[in-house]
Amino acid sequence: MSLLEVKGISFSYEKPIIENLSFSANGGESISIMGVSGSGKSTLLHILSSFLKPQKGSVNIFNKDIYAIPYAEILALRRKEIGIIFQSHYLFLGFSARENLEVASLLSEERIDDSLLEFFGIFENLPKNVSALSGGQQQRLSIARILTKKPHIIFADEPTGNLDRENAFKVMGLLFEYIHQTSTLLIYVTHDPLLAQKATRSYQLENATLKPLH
Ligand SMILES: Nc1ncnc2c1ncn2[C@@H]1O[C@H](COP(=O)(O)OP(=O)(O)OP(=O)(O)O)[C@@H](O)[C@H]1O
Repeated sequence: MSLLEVKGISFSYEKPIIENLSFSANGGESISIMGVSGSGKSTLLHILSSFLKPQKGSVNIFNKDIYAIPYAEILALRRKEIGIIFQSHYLFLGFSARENLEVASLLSEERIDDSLLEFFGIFENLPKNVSALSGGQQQRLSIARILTKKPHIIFADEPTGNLDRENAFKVMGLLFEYIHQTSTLLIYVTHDPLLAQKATRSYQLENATLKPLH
């Protein structure tokens, strides 16, 4: 049984975005998705992460078709099993770093893990207001907030798109190490070919399908 199994999904707006796509992935893998602007990368992530039902096919997480289960189960999946990282950090401004982590901890019923915060280099920043943190620190906090939930799958849409290259590689390096240690599955969209190459599998979204890059 694969952690994520995508079977023959198709989705169109005015034109086809995804056509008859199938693949599966397991914990510990990292999958990068590249593609020109408008090719459908964000749409694909929305489909895989339970937010947009495909017009054909199924998305299975832990052997459950996520578009066929009751809504309460989808909510539980989003709260505990799936983590989504965006280009913008979406932290609660005006609150401290610790308060931001506490929200994730309450929702997922998981404890805040101090060693994770040490690992991401943000432990000393916990009492600080989010707006007093640098861009890199904010994004590391935002990722630590997602990881506080201990999700099994992380979807990331250009997670380091707002950071300079040095910070982007530092943050992604931490994320790769984390998923390797915890057997988490990471699926991320990037425009940076060097960041894409760091994945265990790389794809280009083109003509409504995923073409393997390596
Ligand atoms: N809600 C919507 N209604 C109609 N068309 C949409 C909608 N959302 C996206 N699209 C169209 O679907 C296509 C794919 O959009 P999507 O945002 O998935 O592309 P992308 O590859 O993530 O682009 P980018 O790299 O610019 O973020 C685009 O042509 C977009 O205009």
